[in-house]
Amino acid sequence: MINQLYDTSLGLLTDLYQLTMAYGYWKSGKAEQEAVFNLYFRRHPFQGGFTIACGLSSVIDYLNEYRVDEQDLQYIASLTGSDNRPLFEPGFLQYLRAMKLKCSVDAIPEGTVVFPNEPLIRIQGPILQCQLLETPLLNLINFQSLIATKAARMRLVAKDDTLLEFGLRRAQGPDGGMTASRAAYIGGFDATSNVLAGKLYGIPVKGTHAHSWVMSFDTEMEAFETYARYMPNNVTLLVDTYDSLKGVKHAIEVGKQLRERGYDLGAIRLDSGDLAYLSIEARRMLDEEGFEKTSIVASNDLDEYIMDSLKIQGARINIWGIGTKLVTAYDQPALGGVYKLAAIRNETGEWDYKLKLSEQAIKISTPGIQQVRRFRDNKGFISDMIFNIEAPPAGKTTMVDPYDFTRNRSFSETSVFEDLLTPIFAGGKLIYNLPTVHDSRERVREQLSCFHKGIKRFVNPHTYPVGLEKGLFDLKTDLIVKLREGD
Ligand SMILES: Nc1ncnc2c1ncn2[C@@H]1O[C@H](COP(=O)(O)OP(=O)(O)OP(=O)(O)O)[C@@H](O)[C@H]1O
Ligand SMILES: O=P(O)(O)OC[C@H]1O[C@H](OP(=O)(O)OP(=O)(O)O)[C@H](O)[C@@H]1O
Ligand SMILES: O=C(O)c1cccnc1
Repeated sequence: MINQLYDTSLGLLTDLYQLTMAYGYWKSGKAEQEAVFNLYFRRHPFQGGFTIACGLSSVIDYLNEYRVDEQDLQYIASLTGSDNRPLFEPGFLQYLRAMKLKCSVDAIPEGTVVFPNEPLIRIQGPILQCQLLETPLLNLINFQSLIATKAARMRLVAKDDTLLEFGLRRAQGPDGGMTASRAAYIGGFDATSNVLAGKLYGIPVKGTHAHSWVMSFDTEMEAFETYARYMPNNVTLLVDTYDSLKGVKHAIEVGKQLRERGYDLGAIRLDSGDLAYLSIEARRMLDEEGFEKTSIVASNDLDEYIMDSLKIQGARINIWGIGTKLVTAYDQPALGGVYKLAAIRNETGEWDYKLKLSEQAIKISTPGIQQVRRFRDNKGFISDMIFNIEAPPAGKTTMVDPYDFTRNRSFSETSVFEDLLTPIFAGGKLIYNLPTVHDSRERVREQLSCFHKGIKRFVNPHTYPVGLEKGLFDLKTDLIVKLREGD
């Protein structure tokens, strides 16, 4: 996928400090020491109550195609320190040249609803390799999960209306645009105006026409007639270049001509003014002339809040064209996903569990080889429990709220659950059947339907319970105490 966009190896798509640490691991004989890292985020974006996991398919592509090629090595060899001498010894370059990824990766499938502190990806392998992958994995998961979440919020408001993504022109560069088109589709959009995304990702493409088309003719009527003459099977007319309601009248005239030729007026598009008032008026005018099936598209700096407001005002829009505020995640342009070391194998073959301390409880990482268990009852999902697969829960299980240990829940042997992290790579070999972009989109729909509506509201959403299995909670607490007592 992204490899199709860049005809270059992406081995250097990482931060320099990953390379300097890799060098340090290699020099100190630690390069092959087995480690486990988790990729997770700490807070939902948009002050929401859920996040959609997205980007795994790009991660798989990235890992499958991973290479550090001769040009990359030449570049690394050219890097120098403060004394102008090379940063890296030739032996390290030789090591990178021969390196084959042999990490095992478990991940939560694309399209799954996820919550803070749950590992979306768990990677296990030589510490040097895990370290080099931190930056690209975060880059691929953070942005796509952010956009898929934004899109899913818009889908919740749109209900059964059609959602079109129009963002390419306002996106953060070509990759921002391409990636956003894919993530928006997974999150619940129906189509994109981005033709390359359509070609590469198999997403439906759709579009209308711009004001320039209308402006290039002497009259709006002539512009509409010409468009309809040459593309009678794809007629959506943008009516607001001069006066939206006069534009609707002209569109209806063209609609009548189309009917004489055996076609129909597909839709009109409103792109300025009061979209509630204009859509209600346009609907009335279209219906009065027998164009009940003609759709009304609206665009113009829309987001989920304006859509919601327009619906409350009774707007008669049934197709929404959304660009800027979707593809740039305008109100929160980054998801703060992080990648933390959780365990490292010691000389005796045992795991040493690791955590990062912080004054803020939310920033203390969780040790262990983690899995996420999602419990459900007959109404849907009820809570998620993170546990250490080295000490899996058996029988009756207690889950502790990591920020308030007086709050806990118990699950019996008969509780129904699924474990979310799925094996993707085993020792560097892909063992996962990649779902299509359509499957992942469907998964978002299914998943959201299984959660209580409280987590889906935009204002003060309900906090879905996510806790640590009691054994893991105790392990974490003991480690915190030990580290705080140490020097
Ligand atoms: N009825 C409405 N309720 C809430 N928001 C609306 C309504 N109608 C339009 N909007 C939104 O209000 C904003 C209006 O933007 P703006 O002030 O640029 O007006 P405009 O109609 O685009 O003006 P222009 O004619 O200069 O293009 C847009 O984000 C639009 O989606
Ligand atoms: O508002 P957004 O959510 O970002 O959606 C994309 C916008 O891009 C187009 O406007 P633009 O003025 O660029 O071109 P146009 O002449 O086709 O309207 C389109 O008309 C939308 O208003
Ligand atoms: O097809 C459209 O109407 C379109 C495409 C991109 C941006 N704005 C609108």
